Amino acid sequence: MTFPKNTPKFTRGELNVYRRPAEVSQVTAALRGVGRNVALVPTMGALHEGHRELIRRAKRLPNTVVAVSIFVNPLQFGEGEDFEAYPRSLEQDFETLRELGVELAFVPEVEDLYGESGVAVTLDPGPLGAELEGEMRPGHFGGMLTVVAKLLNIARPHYAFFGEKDYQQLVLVKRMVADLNLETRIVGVPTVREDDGLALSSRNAYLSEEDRRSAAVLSTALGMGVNAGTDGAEAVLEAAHRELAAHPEIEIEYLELRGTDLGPAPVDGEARLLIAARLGRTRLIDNTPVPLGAAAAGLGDDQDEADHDDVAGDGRNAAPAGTTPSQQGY
Ligand SMILES: Nc1ncnc2c1ncn2[C@@H]1O[C@H](COP(=O)(O)OP(=O)(O)OP(=O)(O)O)[C@@H](O)[C@H]1O
Ligand SMILES: CC(C)(CO)[C@@H](O)C(=O)[O-]
Ligand code: BAL
Repeated sequence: MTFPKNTPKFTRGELNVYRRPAEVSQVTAALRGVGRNVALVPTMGALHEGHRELIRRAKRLPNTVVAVSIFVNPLQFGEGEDFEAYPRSLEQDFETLRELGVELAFVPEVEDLYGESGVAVTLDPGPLGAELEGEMRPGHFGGMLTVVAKLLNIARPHYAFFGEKDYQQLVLVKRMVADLNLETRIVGVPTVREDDGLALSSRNAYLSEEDRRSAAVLSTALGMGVNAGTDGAEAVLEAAHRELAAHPEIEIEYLELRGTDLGPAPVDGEARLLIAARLGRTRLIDNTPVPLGAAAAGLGDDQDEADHDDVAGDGRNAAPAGTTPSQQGY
């Protein structure tokens, strides 16, 4: 099978770079037409091991072209945030994509996605969009969902991969896909960490040497919370706060225990502990799953486990190899 006439050039096995949305739409439509699946990994570039893990998971899907978008989206940055300073390293990112065998990179300029006059219609993330990160960064999730919806409409991927490091983002993207009847299957990928536990993030590059040494305390505090899970929600928060209290250089913005959908935490079962904090001029976020009560003692309902996504993961609950998304009923 061949591509329709006038499809932009696409060379199998090489990195094909496109700037214009229409090119990506045409190429991905042609790829779907010849029976290949498309997996999208949306990023803001400055690629690190966390992004690599998302890409590696996507690459494990059979018969799938992995598309990585690199776009620092102005719509999700508030006034006074780091849009201008955000690390950009496009040439190095292309090297990473080549090394990982990515076949499609989408690298639009702002005007390619938003036109000369910008967008008038944007998405409303609903009540959760004003909590946690949304309370600290008003407008952030509306801007994030708007660009993710555009990327999904442009590439029409069968799958899109997002990191659990930005857990609220992952929950909101899944909710958008459900609420707007989009067809992409959203896959969450566990957080990749440095040896001392610090979650990898492009913004770690802002940390001074001294702040970098303190930054691991965020994940240590989350770990202390997890250890207290058998004693319930209050004990989890107390344990995490106790660890953080020994580090006055860390200014906590929020530390909250929620349900896995970011509603109220259950008394017994899996919850999520989320933190945002400032260290000098750097703002960091992190989160972890926390089994509570009997679930923490290993007496939980096995069904909880089966509910997790594990497409292209470590095999647990994974899609059968060699099947296509439509065969799997996605
Ligand atoms: N440590 C990580 N582990 C797993 N996924 C990650 C990690 N860091 C980022 N990601 C995921 O990579 C995707 C692109 O994220 P992005 O390009 O914003 O990088 P980032 O490191 O999160 O940058 P920053 O936090 O500074 O905005 C998102 O889905 C994000 O959740
Ligand atoms: C999903 C995303 C690429 C949208 O701009 C961004 O929020 C990110 O990198 O997490
Ligand atoms: N990685 C989340 C995107 C942002 O902070 O804007």
